[in-house]
Amino acid sequence: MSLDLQLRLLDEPHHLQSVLREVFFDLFERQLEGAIMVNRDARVVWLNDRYATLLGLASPLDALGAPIETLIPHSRLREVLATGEPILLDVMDYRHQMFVVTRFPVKNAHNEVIGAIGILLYERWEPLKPLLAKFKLLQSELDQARRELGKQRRAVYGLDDIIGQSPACQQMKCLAQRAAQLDATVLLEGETGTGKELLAQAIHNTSSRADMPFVALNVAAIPDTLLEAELFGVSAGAYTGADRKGRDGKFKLADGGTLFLDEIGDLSPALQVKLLRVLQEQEIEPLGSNRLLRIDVRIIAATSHRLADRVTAGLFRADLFYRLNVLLIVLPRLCDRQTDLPALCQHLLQQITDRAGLATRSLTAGALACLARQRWPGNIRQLRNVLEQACLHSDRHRLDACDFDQLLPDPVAADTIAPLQETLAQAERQALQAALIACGGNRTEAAKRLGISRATFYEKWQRHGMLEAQQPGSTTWR
Ligand SMILES: Nc1ncnc2c1ncn2[C@@H]1O[C@H](COP(=O)(O)OP(=O)(O)OP(=O)(O)O)[C@@H](O)[C@H]1O
Repeated sequence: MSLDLQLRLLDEPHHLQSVLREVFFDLFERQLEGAIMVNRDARVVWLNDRYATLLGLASPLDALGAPIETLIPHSRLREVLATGEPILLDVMDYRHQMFVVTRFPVKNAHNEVIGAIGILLYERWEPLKPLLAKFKLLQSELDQARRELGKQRRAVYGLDDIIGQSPACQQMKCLAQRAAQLDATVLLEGETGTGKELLAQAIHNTSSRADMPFVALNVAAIPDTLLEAELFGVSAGAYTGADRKGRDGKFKLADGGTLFLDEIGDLSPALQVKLLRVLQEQEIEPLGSNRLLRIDVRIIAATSHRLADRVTAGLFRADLFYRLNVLLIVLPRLCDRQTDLPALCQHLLQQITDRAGLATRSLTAGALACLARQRWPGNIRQLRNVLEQACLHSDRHRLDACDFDQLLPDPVAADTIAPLQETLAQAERQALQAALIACGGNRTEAAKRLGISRATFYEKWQRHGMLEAQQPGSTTWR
């Protein structure tokens, strides 16, 4: 303490408060590795020279007015501002270096939070060394566990696994190759079972993110109330019960890699807004936290509806659609790539028999012709199911047309001429089934796509005596 300061302390006790402030300020300024202050909007109002140097700034003045996260992405000063509570001891990661930090609020005479101070206690502080060493060990164990988990979240398929040489298939693969080279958001549009997830995996595996996780989530399969937590995660303490320790969401799990969002058209309006924000900011806010986490995730979204139609119908936000529709790949229906059928059958039969430990199977020309006459509303997944059932039901090495008699949803003999009324009824039945499958079991949507009312849809559905419990993708409908 300077002589001048000592004298002022002795002579003028009423100056005590301002002198103490000077002392503390001096301490912050010179003694601490780093000290930074923000106002109530979390914008920097002061920082000492050392912190400025650490942040790579020529002068502390360069930081003034900047939102704290633009300088220190993992800062929790905003949390201190929001809660008014200090965070007395914490470990902060800054550019892969660990710092022990302490943060506390600054309050006015009315006990209102008017700012917050963050202090950096660098690791050269001897007493903190054991704590830091322990933290580093835990952190490296956690990183190791994450890497292991990442390996389990690998995409298994590549572009070579996409079978087919038809022009439609080649065009699809060509676009997928381009999508893999760019890091842009991709939108996959195709009926159920056309191979959207397979293509998403192949794009990921061909991209520069191939060594990072591939995480898939079917948006339509999770109730709205749970979906937000599933996507963005839950912060520790946000809930009681199972989630009280906090949980990473799919975005965090996919960090550095690819997140495949299937049936994106079914996303609720509220979550559409949140997803749009994530795409714009590349930041997520876990539930129950007011902290934004930076993430680096490539989104591949998929839909079995035409997403543009949903925008027109007011069901999907146009701004989100444009964000997703950067690179659109439309997957052809199986019936639009008939020439791929033999190669696809051979590939799928090999896959089926390998997995089930069965002897190799092939198809006779008659069987192939019979399969080629089908409309395949469930596309390749339906074809795979039919082939699998045929393998299980028959011992023949070369499966013949008769092996599929009982399995095909609607065996159409090309040479059978039926009364017109019956043919029309059959066509109507198939149209209802195909629409329902294409709409993921949503009858209102199916009716809309067919251009009829929901009531008419029901009436026709019942008149044809179609099964109540029919599932999209199932091969056992009538
Ligand atoms: N071109 C292809 N070559 C080989 N197998 C394929 C091809 N396309 C799809 N498959 C197979 O068809 C099945 C369905 O594919 P996938 O799950 O990717 O379809 P999808 O379009 O995502 O379906 P849904 O919309 O119902 O989720 C999988 O078993 C997949 O391996």
